[in-house]
Amino acid sequence: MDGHRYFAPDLLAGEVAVVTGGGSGIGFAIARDFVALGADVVIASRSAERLADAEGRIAARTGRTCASLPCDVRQEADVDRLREFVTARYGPATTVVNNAAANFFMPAERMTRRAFDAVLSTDLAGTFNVTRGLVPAMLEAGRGLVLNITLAEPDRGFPGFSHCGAAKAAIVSLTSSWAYEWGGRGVRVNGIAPGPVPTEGVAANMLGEHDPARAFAGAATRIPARRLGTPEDISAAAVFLCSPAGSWITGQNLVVDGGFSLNVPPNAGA
Ligand SMILES: CCCCC/C=C/C(=O)SCCNC(=O)CCNC(=O)[C@H](O)C(C)(C)COP(=O)(O)OP(=O)(O)OC[C@H]1O[C@@H](n2cnc3c(N)ncnc32)[C@H](O)[C@@H]1OP(=O)(O)O
Ligand SMILES: NC(=O)C1=CN([C@@H]2O[C@H](COP(=O)(O)OP(=O)(O)OC[C@H]3O[C@@H](n4cnc5c(N)ncnc54)[C@H](OP(=O)(O)O)[C@@H]3O)[C@@H](O)[C@H]2O)C=CC1
Repeated sequence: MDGHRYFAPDLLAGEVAVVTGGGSGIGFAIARDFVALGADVVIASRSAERLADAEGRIAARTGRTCASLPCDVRQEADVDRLREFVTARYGPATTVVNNAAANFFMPAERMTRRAFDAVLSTDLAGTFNVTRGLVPAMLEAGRGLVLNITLAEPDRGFPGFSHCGAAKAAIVSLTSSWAYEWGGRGVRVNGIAPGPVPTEGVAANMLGEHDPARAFAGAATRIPARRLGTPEDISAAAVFLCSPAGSWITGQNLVVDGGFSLNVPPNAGA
């Protein structure tokens, strides 16, 4: 069931949102629900094919269209093109969701510098590039929202995925710094830390040789709510934080994980 059903149908009317990695998984759900609630949305990621497919699925599910642009968040020139595209199409972005990410299993002693850089440049530098590219117009307008998709308590480590844990910890720090620096100028900055959500990206990139069904079932037993998350669990929280209902919330990293992070190390692997 789509996450937007909890909210008034025009809740996000007038917003112009960019969702990176909006062609799949959690980013797709956020983009779809923002569109359904009246926002003008641009989804951006590397694969034009994936974006075109997502555009079609969003139109079919919501009856409204969105736009897309191929963009590698690691490349500042791509982000410049993204800003120009959004502004020409809908006007300056009022909301950015930094959701695009890369992650794969890699024991720390085997981590090459190239593997480390592949994840840090996408997750951390990508979040920086897109935010740095889109926030100045928000500051000029005196209103805007940044939502970073993070991890629960990344400072506790992420065994097997230390590159991603380090990137997410830094993004949580950026969330606090940016919220502080921009809070008085109308721009709120928050994070959402999802628990295990069985997306294709996780199955393809994080589980290695493990059977996804077994790995996900094992994870579910460690969740107090006794179920895995869905992209809609995350998109409903994103809508709340990016709506006027969240207007006094900034600098937070909202954990949405069915209680996964309460008793066990939240990042103990898939
Ligand atoms: C509680 C649950 C918490 C879950 C938290 C987080 C979850 C997620 O983030 S899920 C998102 C997963 N989705 C993706 O990762 C999709 C996008 N990822 C990719 O496309 C690739 O993984 C990529 C970004 C790393 C590819 O980037 P690229 O720059 O093209 O990288 P290269 O192919 O050139 O490789 C660079 C370097 O990294 C090594 N490497 C890349 N992928 C893998 C892999 N799947 N497994 C192992 N190693 C990988 C590659 O071998 C290169 O290193 P060297 O071999 O030393 O050259
Ligand atoms: N699923 C989970 O259990 C959890 C997920 N998260 C976070 O949630 C977010 C979404 O993950 P999820 O939906 O599971 O995974 P997906 O693999 O579905 O999403 C990753 C997205 O990022 C895009 N992307 C990857 N690299 C780049 C790049 N260089 N430039 C632009 N876009 C890029 C991909 O599109 P393309 O290939 O077209 O570029 C893809 O759409 C991530 O930030 C992840 O770290 C956090 C905790 C748990």
